Amino acid sequence: MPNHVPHIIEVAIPLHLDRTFHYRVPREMEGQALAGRRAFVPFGRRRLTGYILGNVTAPPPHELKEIFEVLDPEPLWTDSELEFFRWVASYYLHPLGEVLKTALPAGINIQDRKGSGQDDPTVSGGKTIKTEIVYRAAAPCEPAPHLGAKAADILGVIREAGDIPAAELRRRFGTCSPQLKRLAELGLVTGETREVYRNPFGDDAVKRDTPRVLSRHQQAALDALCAALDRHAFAPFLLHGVTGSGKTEVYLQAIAQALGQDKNALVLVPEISLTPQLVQRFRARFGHGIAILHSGLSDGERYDEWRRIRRGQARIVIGARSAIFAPLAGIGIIIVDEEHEASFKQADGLRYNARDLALVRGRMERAVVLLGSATPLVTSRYAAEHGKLALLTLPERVEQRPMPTVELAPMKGVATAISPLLVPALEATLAAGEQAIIFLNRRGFATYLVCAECGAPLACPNCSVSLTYHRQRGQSVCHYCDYAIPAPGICPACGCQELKELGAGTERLEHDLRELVPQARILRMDSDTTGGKGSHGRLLARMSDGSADILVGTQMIAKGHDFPGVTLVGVVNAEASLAMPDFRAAERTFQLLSQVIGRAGRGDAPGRVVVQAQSSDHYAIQNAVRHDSDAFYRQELEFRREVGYPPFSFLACLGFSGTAERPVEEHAGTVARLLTQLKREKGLRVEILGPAPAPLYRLRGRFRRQILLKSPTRNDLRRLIAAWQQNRPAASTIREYVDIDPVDMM
Ligand SMILES: Nc1ncnc2c1ncn2[C@@H]1O[C@H](COP(=O)(O)OP(=O)(O)OP(=O)(O)O)[C@@H](O)[C@H]1O
Ligand SMILES: [Zn+2]
Ligand SMILES: [Zn+2]
Repeated sequence: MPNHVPHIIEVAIPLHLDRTFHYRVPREMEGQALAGRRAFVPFGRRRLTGYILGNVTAPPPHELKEIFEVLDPEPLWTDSELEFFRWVASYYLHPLGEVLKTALPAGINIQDRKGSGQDDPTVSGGKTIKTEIVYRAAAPCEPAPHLGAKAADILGVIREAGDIPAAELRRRFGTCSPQLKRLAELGLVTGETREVYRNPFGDDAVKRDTPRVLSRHQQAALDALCAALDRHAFAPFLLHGVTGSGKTEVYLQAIAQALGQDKNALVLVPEISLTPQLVQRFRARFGHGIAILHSGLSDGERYDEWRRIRRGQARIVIGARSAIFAPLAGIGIIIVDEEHEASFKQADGLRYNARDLALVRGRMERAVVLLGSATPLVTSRYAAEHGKLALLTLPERVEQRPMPTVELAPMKGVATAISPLLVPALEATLAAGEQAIIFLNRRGFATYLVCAECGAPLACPNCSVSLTYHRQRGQSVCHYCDYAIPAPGICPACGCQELKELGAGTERLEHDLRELVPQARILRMDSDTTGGKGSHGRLLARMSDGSADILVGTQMIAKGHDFPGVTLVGVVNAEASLAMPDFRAAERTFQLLSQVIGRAGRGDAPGRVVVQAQSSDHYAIQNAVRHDSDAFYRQELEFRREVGYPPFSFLACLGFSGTAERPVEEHAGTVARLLTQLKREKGLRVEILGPAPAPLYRLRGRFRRQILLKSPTRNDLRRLIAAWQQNRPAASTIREYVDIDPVDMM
């Protein structure tokens, strides 16, 4: 072909660069270098994996480098997914290449190779795809020719099974290749290679169930959702249902409706490994067309699930926040369960919020989006009041079960960790053969050691936090950087050997409970007891099957669990979370307490709750105790209005960190001055707060400063940050990040 037009492609690179790059495609790769695939490309002195966005028609202004290799035979994303990724990149002011890297499963990513790796051009592939050989009976009607006894048995088994993996045959018959070979030669069976999907459920079978007859309120909610599904248009809902009101049943039946329309369903949950029960309920209702995606999966398992979804082999995807990027086509409904949970927000890298993105993706897919919670975000209720979300309410528990009765146990002057009010309640519960949950509110609060001599707490040398004392491990540990020293140890400040325990951890609580109610079978659930894969599930199963009486734990036991046998809940340190350095502290406390209180009395017997607090006047505690979320909402909204926080403003946080304190401080100061200047020049309505040390002012050895930006309009906020990004002063040793709609500003 004379006058060959060079084939040029646009490639996104997963680096912190605000632009994409052009490359030339060598002639032999023309058919492969298509949009949606990855390419291995030269970049400066490095070789990187880039993402091909499409062809470029304009001739290049200068000589372009050639790509080395195309890495994928098939596209990894569709046009509509790319549109979503572009939206994410622009909203979070984050490079598109980084967004693609975050959105695609880790299993496919080959390693970046730095310049020195040039002698070794082989590309280490992504996760290998596992295969197996499956045998299938062929020509089943013909009379069997003469076969040996073993071959005949094997044939019988294959015929009965329809198809069966070779491994299964070997398990039953021992070596059987000669027989299988002969059966195949005779045309009686065929063997084919098939991909194995690692099954993250394991092999445990579930009992199937059927839809329940809905309560009046559930039915009204479902009717509204079905009507919206019939319209095939974007329709966002907030489902506000008290604890135990049967929100999950509404999800299940709305999904069934979507499946019936040949649409698929995406379900986001805060942390799936904490809620094996929810997955079980979905499996019981829908069987096997379910894929799950969450951080507990190995890269291989995750990649398997991703491929199943991409091929249309899963109709329902359940996952933690990253599942918002699942390659699911034809989405009819997106459900965000426990929409108030902070874990929908990613805390580093691309700081996206999956709850917010559910609304964006839902709009693009013309889907129904259902945000469900017993304690919705203040901002969600506000959006519902202003018609941005349609409100569905479930004001009562199913089957007219009452909300639990709640008592406050004042702890002022009480020396023990467990209130004298709680002990007889525990005894009565055990005597009745019922179960209890003891919840320790430990946000920003744990057991630690202080020096009996000089009073200094044992602190992490890298982070500005005290070390948590773990009696069982015999260590004091930093929960941010994993620094650990043998405990109790000696005081680093004065060398004194006497260190004493402060605060009440779950271990301490368990220990005290064993003394107070020795007859009880006690389970403890916290980061110490749930290290291994599936350990949550095993612990929770012991509550479900009644082989434990008391479950002791922190945040992780507060959420979503449905144990009908639990009639008593004790809350230790109810007010601890009010002290968080965050304007959402009251909201978090109200949510946490309401959720824990809601674990009691979900079965036939009514529930009782004892809330222990040093001081209980705060409206977050008072309203949680009264089950009054409306009163809490009104009061909290007033507070937000006064201080000008969301929903009355939009926030962004700029973060800076470095290993030396002074340069970080100076750099943050320079940025703040630049922002002030840009804001004036452009006439933007943005309040610039700080720079201030972050609440965790030192983390993993890095000093941290933050600037908080606050504005009545999103647009001004984004324009200011974009202007800063274009005029950014060079800061080679200092790391910077942008956090749009920050959730945890620690
Ligand atoms: N219509 C119904 N009739 C009878 N039982 C029901 C009905 N709907 C749900 N249930 C049962 O009620 C219990 C509570 O339901 P579910 O766990 O869905 O509540 P929830 O609203 O999600 O609660 P939470 O927000 O506290 O997690 C479950 O055991 C569920 O099986
Ligand atoms: Zn000391
Ligand atoms: Zn540390």
